[in-house]
Amino acid sequence: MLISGLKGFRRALATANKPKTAIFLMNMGGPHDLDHVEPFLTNLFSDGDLIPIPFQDQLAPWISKRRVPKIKEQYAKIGGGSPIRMWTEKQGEMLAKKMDLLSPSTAPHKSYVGFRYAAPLTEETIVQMKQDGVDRAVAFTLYPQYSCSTTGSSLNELHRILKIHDPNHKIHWSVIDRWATHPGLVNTFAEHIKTSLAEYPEEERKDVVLLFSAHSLPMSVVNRGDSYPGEVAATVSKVMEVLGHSNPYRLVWQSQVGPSAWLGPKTDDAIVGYAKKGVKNLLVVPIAFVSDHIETLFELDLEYGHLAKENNIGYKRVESLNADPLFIDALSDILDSHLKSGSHCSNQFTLRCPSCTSAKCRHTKNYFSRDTVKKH
Ligand SMILES: C=CC1=C(C)c2cc3[nH]c(cc4nc(cc5[nH]c(cc1n2)c(C)c5CCC(=O)O)C(CCC(=O)O)=C4C)c(C)c3C=C
Ligand SMILES: [Fe+2]
Ligand SMILES: [Fe+2]
Repeated sequence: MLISGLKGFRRALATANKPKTAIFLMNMGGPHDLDHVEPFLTNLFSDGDLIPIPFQDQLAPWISKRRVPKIKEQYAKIGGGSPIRMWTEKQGEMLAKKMDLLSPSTAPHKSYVGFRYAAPLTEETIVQMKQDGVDRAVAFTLYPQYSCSTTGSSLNELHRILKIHDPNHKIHWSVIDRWATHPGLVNTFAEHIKTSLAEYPEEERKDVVLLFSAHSLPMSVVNRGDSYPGEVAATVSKVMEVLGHSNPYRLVWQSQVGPSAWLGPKTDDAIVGYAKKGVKNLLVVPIAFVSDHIETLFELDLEYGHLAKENNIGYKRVESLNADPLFIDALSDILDSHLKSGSHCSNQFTLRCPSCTSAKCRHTKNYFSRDTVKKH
């Protein structure tokens, strides 16, 4: 009697919380505080989609341990942890609110965050979605440009977790896998650049070099045909089009890890190179991130800010997209068009890399290839 009453109560609670559309936001995540640096790095180095290492399970904790002191120091310098969760949750809340207004037929919307290497991890979030009674969800990547090592990895993890927690496919999924050239994204970047350019004296403004900086990729990933470099370049090209090619610009690559070959030119080499060439001012634009974290706050602001100073070159960074309402408008337009289209992923998503060694470059052959889109 008591048990059935409890079950009924749980069911009623689930119905009360049940969103019509769940928005599952995917990103890498970051350590909340210094104590979480080690588990974050261990999760990251355990991911064969990101870094394939022989004997991965055994080596990942060892590699992480060696890296912890250096990376802890970096997080300490940006306030003791990554703000990525705070920004992602805020983006999600604003997006769900906006969607309720924009798309009453799919409301109420509720956002969930599923990080790959830090809390809230995919598994914990899927358990929560099941408890909320979710039966329609959109896996929405917060990497604008697709890579098998980022969005691909998040989708593979989601697939693995769903096999455990939703084996009967109670949740109907569709996927927003990339949005590198969406006009809302492009315009938001262009507006942020214009705001920063306006801070320069008029006579210097047009000579400011725009340095678009994106997270680099190992050449082994580039050479297997990963679409990320081309998609990042496409974002840059569209932004420059909107700006009317007002300034000289280059695309450069940051955050290389380890001794293997990575896609260049490196952001720090470009700073030194332009200083030597007599360029007066650089304005850095993080073009592959949608919020602040260690790569913007430590690497771009502190590390490269210092490098620029040492080399006597003017250096600023445009503000990250974070919770800019223009950016939230872009996200809601992407989601609204996706829901209205009834498609389950972009057609680019169905194509595998020509020589991808990642076992994971085959998302459409698994869960997401099913006709899982439930029409509202
Ligand atoms: C577009 C975004 C990113 C791509 C592409 C990417 C590829 C990539 N990264 C590593 C290794 C590391 N990345 C680390 C941190 C980190 N990476 C991204 C984004 C992309 N990575 C972000 C946003 C962050 C910071 C998270 C935060 O602070 O919130 C780290 C940890 C830091 C460090 O030890 O230097 C590693 C390691 C590889 C190997 C890779 C491509 C295959
Ligand atoms: Fe990274
Ligand atoms: Fe691939």
